[in-house]
Amino acid sequence: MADIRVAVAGAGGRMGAANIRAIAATPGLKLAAAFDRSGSPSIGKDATVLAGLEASGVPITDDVDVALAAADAVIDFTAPAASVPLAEKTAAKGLIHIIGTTGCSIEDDVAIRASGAKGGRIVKAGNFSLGLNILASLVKQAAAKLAEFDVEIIEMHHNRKVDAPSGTALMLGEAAAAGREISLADHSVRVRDGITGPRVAGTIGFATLRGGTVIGDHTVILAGPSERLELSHIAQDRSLFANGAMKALLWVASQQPGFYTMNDVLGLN
Ligand SMILES: NC(=O)C1=CN([C@@H]2O[C@H](COP(=O)(O)OP(=O)(O)OC[C@H]3O[C@@H](n4cnc5c(N)ncnc54)[C@H](OP(=O)(O)O)[C@@H]3O)[C@@H](O)[C@H]2O)C=CC1
Ligand SMILES: O=C(O)C1=N[C@H](C(=O)O)C[C@H](O)C1
Repeated sequence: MADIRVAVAGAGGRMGAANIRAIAATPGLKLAAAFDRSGSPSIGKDATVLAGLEASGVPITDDVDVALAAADAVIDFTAPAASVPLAEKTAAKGLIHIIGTTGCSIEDDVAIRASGAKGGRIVKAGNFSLGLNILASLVKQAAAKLAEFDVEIIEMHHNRKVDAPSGTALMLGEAAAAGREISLADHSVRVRDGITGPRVAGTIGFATLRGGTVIGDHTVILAGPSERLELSHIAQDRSLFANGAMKALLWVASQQPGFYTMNDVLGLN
């Protein structure tokens, strides 16, 4: 079978480079195009050279349509303002679209899911690592069994990250909420400041730390009377997320069009 031709969105970014290296290391995939925001200093550069590999002759373009015309699949770790319109385009062309972008609003997520219903073959996840997705299953189970315990989620990331709480922290919050059969939107406390009053029972709290080059640390604390359970995940290299994205791409290539998550890819539903 011919290799799947992959276009990388945000090719000049941290995850863009990690995804380009992962494509080069994955049998069955071939880098076909790379694109980034118009005006990005990466435009015109050789995509694989920018990612630290040998030259491939694939330049980074700012013409999305030219990039998509050369591809069967798109790997997109960019920003909501890029991923939402891109999902419309990939759906219209029947392309695979792997979305790692975080910071999406409820409306953004509704629009992306709608693209999945219009012929797109989309996998979207706040975190593509295997360990983190297993952690989310454990959190769901613990939150259900320890129904009276207070749930707090702490995350730390590098100082370039632009969204908070992280997509992963929100995923873990959704897992805890699912375990309790409640809606996260109605129970989350995303910021505390000043005289807040005592903790409201049944809420799910978030705390965000930013600094240095931390790739992604997450801890879910379940605090009960006289005991505390802490479930943690530490990402040590961005290749972790990129390898998960490749796994998702290869999996969704044999699925019907639709919207999927890593739970579907990993059979965790
Ligand atoms: N799901 C997962 O497993 C993971 C998700 N992420 C998420 O991936 C995203 C990217 O992270 P990271 O690579 O660190 O970020 P970077 O800022 O390094 O890269 C983002 C890239 O996307 C481009 N971009 C940003 N906004 C737009 C836009 N509106 N239109 C077109 N291109 C745009 C940027 O261009 P420019 O530099 O010019 O702005 C840049 O090249 C984030 O949302 C992050 O949270 C990260 C790691 C793992
Ligand atoms: O921006 C990042 O770097 C990361 N973003 C994702 C998130 O928001 O959870 C995943 C990972 O933790 C790294």
